[in-house]
Formats: sequence, structure tokens, C-alpha cells
Amino acid sequence: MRLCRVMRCISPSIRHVADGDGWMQTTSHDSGHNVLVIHPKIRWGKFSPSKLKDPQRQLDEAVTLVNTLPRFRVVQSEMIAVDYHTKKKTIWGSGNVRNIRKMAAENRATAVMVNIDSLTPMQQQGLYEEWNMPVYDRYNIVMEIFKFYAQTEEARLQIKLAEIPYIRNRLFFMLSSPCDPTILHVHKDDTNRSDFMEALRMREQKLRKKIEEVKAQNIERMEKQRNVYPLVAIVGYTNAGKTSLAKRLTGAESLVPKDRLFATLDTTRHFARLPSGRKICLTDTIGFLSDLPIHLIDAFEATLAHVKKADLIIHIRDISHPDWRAQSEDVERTLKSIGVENLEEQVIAIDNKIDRPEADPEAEGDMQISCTTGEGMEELIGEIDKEVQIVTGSRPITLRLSPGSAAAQYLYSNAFVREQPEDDGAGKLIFRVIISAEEMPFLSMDLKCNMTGITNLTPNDPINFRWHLKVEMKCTNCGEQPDHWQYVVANEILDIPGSRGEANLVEKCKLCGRQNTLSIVEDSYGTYKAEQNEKWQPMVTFDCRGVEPCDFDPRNDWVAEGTETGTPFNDIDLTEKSWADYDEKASESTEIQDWEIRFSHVKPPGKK
Ligand SMILES: Nc1nc2c(ncn2[C@@H]2O[C@H](COP(=O)(O)OP(=O)(O)OP(=O)(O)O)[C@@H](O)[C@H]2O)c(=O)[nH]1
Ligand SMILES: [Mg+2]
Repeated sequence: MRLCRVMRCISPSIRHVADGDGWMQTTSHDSGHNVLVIHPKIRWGKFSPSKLKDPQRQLDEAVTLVNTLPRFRVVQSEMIAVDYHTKKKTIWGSGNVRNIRKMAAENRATAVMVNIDSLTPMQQQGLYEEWNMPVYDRYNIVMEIFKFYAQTEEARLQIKLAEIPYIRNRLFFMLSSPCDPTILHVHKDDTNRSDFMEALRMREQKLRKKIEEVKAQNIERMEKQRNVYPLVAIVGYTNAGKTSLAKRLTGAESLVPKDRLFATLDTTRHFARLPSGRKICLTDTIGFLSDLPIHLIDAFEATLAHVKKADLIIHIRDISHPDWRAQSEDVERTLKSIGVENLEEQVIAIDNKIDRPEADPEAEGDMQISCTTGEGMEELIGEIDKEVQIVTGSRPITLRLSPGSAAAQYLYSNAFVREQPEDDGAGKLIFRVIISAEEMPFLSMDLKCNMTGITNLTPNDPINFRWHLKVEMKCTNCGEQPDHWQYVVANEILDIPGSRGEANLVEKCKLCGRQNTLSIVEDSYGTYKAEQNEKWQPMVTFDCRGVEPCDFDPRNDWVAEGTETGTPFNDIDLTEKSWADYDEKASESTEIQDWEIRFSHVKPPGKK
């Protein structure tokens, strides 16, 4: 009788399949269900669970997952043993299948959740026929949660992509075994296309393209930010305390920890200042969960790009959870699957919730904390500071600088100065700071060219020479690209508006209003020497704050001398970035070719 009812809906459904393209996964969180949750506990064999995973905890987690959905309510949960594996069409033998049907009826359940990562369409159909009610797996429930709670466009796109392999697999199944698609949690929207597989492929392609764009934007934003701040990502099993930790470290009001699985579905960025004065960009991320199909993680690639690209990853573990070891393994496995290769070096493991009586005293993470009481937080911040210094290659250095110099102001305004600088008694201050090469405000302009018959190429009068540069804004608030040439002259000194400092170039950012400056470092001029021909050689050093040169136009007024003869060449024109002449004394031609410029960070002049 039940079978007949199912069969009656097969033919129209299959016609739909052949006609339409707009296949979607159904969402049931609007209508809701009374759910019977069954965990198939594998008794023995190679598919029996890892010793770290307690089946009762797995069942408890499934109950929490289902109850996370607003209109879903677990009415009963049971563990029912199964031999060897869960691959049979109805998972259990007929006796257990009958018992589950009875249990569902007694508890007035309207749906059953079988706690395995994903049921095959054949199992979903087989169990539906046995129980005559929708059958969910872990994947279905997680997708329902994601769909209900996703807030941003990025999360929604990723969810849509994650559905596609599921829908494709169901549609293939329906071609050979027609059934009501809603049994398999798919339905069709109103659009009609005959080549539905092709339509699905097109949809996947479009989504992938959009997600690639989002990912590229995320990476670009991160790379830009990384130029300024080290990136620290917080990861962990869902509900471990990631958001709580991010809130503790940054004080961000917008972060609201919740006692709910997958409370965070989108990556958010926040800033924190470490004791060394270094500012870091901290990301709170989506939680991990065991036994999820890999394509679901793949689909969240754009969001997880923040983790992959992080300089340091904090893995927070809820050690008050009885299964924290298994959860920790799941997180490490997921990190590896998204391409984090060097867990030992890149990740610090933090044990959270030590205030709870259930906290495992034998947990052996790198540090122990409680986000609720704040215990261990100071040590953790010190550890993050130390790790960030290591990963960014920062080290303590001593600088002797003039009090009003641009470099001294750079150190102050970027909070590198943590202790009062000492007066050296000769008008300079001695700064002791922790800084990485990338954060140095000094940029060397290096030249590589091929010179024939000449040496000691240099501007004719370096301190009055016009260094024509394209200057890029580096202030964090915007990313203005340069479109014009401007020049700096060492002898032309400008006041920095609103400060007592001076610089050779002052540029106010049109977008953020910040005064950015560039100065030529005194006596930093180099000459291009024949002995190092075709090798990078420094020509001048710039002190940059908020701006950086990215191109140089040599123009004219350069000098050099014959390599063997010392013949002076006093008016070399490099407008074409090449030059040719003749050295009478040596009876040979002289040339400059293959002109190339690069800018590289260097140690500050005056470093002790
Ligand atoms: N007792 C105690 N509770 C904590 C601690 N840290 C976090 N919590 C609680 O644990 C729950 C989950 O915290 P969240 O910070 O939202 O966890 P999450 O890892 O961001 O969770 P998802 O975003 O859902 O993956 C909240 O109710 C927190 O108040 C702690 O150290 N001790
Ligand atoms: Mg969270």
C-alpha cells in the first residue's frame, strides 16, 4: 500500500526531471519536524569508530545539531548497533528497521535523522519506504543549518555550490530509479530546461566563477593587510570558543559568542595590539565538524582562504567536551585538507574552558585558558606576540635617529616604541624596537643594467637631482594606485602639515586624508659599478611612511667615466633607458642597456 503511494508520484517527478533545470535542495526549516535521531553504532570491523569517538557523544552531537534548527525538535534519540558497516540499503536488518518505525510512531516523530555523514539515495529511498517519513543524514542537517543562519553573500554562494554534487548524485539516481525527489531532499523550481544536467553544470560553473572572484578579493585584501599587519586565524571545532577568544583579544563589540553549533558562518576580521606594540589582524572563522563530506569543505574554500594564508593559526579546543581529542584530530585533518601543511610550526593548540569542572586535567595543549574568566589570557597574548615575531622575522633592534626625523615619527605612529628612547648626548635618540624587515620604512632603489666601457654611473648632482618616481599610497584605509610621475629632490625640504616633521615629499591621501611622506636618506647615493655589471646595485634609499615608490624614470643628467681610461661622460641622457657613445681614448664604444629598477626593504641607516 505504502509502496503504491510512492510509485504513484514517481512518473510525474521523473517528467519534471526530464523537463527542468532548476533543481535545488529542499529546505524544511520553515515547516520543521519532530525528529527521531538514530545513531548506527558499528559493532566491529574496519569501519567501527575510532577509539577517540564515544558513540554516545556522537549521538549527543547529532541531537544538538538537529535542535540547532529553529523548528526542528528531537523527540527521541537512540543508538542502534549495526555489524561491520552502514552500507546496506536499509542500514539495519528488518527487525531493527521495524523497531525504529514503531519508536517513531510512539514518539509522534515526523522525520528520522540517521547519524551518518551521508546516506546514499538508495538508502534514503529505502528507509523512506520503510518508515514513510523524511530521512535526514548529517549532511542534510548541516546544510539546513547553514541555509538558515547564513548572513553574507559569500556564505550563501558557497552553500549553493556545496549543494551541487548532492543534487547531481540524486538526479542520476532518479534516472534509473524513479522516485519522488522530495524523498531525496531535492525539488525543482519553476524554470524549464530539457538538459538539466547541463544546466546544473552551468550553474556550478557560474558559482565557481563568482566564488573565485570572492576568493581572489579575499586574498588580495589579505595580502594588502599582511603588508601592514600579521594575520592570525582562530580555528577550532564548532562551539569550542573561537568567537569568545576573538572577543577577548580584540574587545570587538560586534562579536557575540553563542552556545550554538555553527554560530559563526562567515569570517570576520578584527584588530588587536600586542605587548610589543605590534598590531595584528585576527580572524574568527567557521567551526569544523567531524564526518562532513569533503565537497562541503571544498565549497567553503573562499572563507577558509583566511586560514590557509594566515601567518599564525590558533587552534582552540574545548577540553571540557568529553570528545575533545577526537574533535582536535578532526580539526587537524581538516586543516591539512585545506592545505595547511606545517601544523607543527604554524599552529598553536590552546585548551579552552578550563574553568568548567568537566575540563580534562590531562589535556596537554601549548597553553590553557578560559575565555569566560580570562585565566591564562595574559600568557596566551605573550605567546602570540612571541610567535608573531618569529613568523614575521621580527627581532629587537636599536636605532639611533634624530627626534624629528620621519623614521622616528614612523616608529611612534605605528606603536613600535614601547619604552622611552634614550638620549645619546649628541642630539640623537636611541630607540629599541621589535620590527621586521617588511615593516622598516626604508626602501632601497636598486638598479640592474648592462654597461659597456663605463663605470660609476650616478646622477650628476645627487642632492639636487630630480628623482622622478611613481608613488603608491600604502595607507591601510585605501589602495590608491599611482598614475603620474612626481619628483623628489634631497635639497627640497617640505614641512609636514600638522606636525613638526619634514620630508622631501608630502602626499595627502584623497580618500583617507592621511599625510604620507617620503624622504631621501642622507648620503644614501650609490654609483653603478662595472665590476658588478648586470647585478642589482643600490642607487638611493628612501624613508617611506604611508607611501612607497613603485617606478622610477631616470630621464637625464647622469654621469659616468670610462672603465679603463677614466674619460668623463658628463651629460648622459637616459630618457630612453639606454645610451650609447664612444670613448676616444680607449677607441671603443660605450653603452648602457637592459635598464631595470626594483625597490627592496633595507635595514635603516643609523642602525647600531
Ligand atoms: N565556561 C566556559 N564557557 C565558554 C568558554 N569559552 C566559550 N564559552 C562558551 O561556549 C559557547 C560557544 O562559544 P563561541 O565563542 O560562540 O564558540 P565558537 O567556537 O565561536 O562556536 P561556533 O561559531 O558556533 O563554531 C558560548 O556559550 C560561550 O559563552 C570558557 O572558557 N568557559
Ligand atoms: Mg563562533
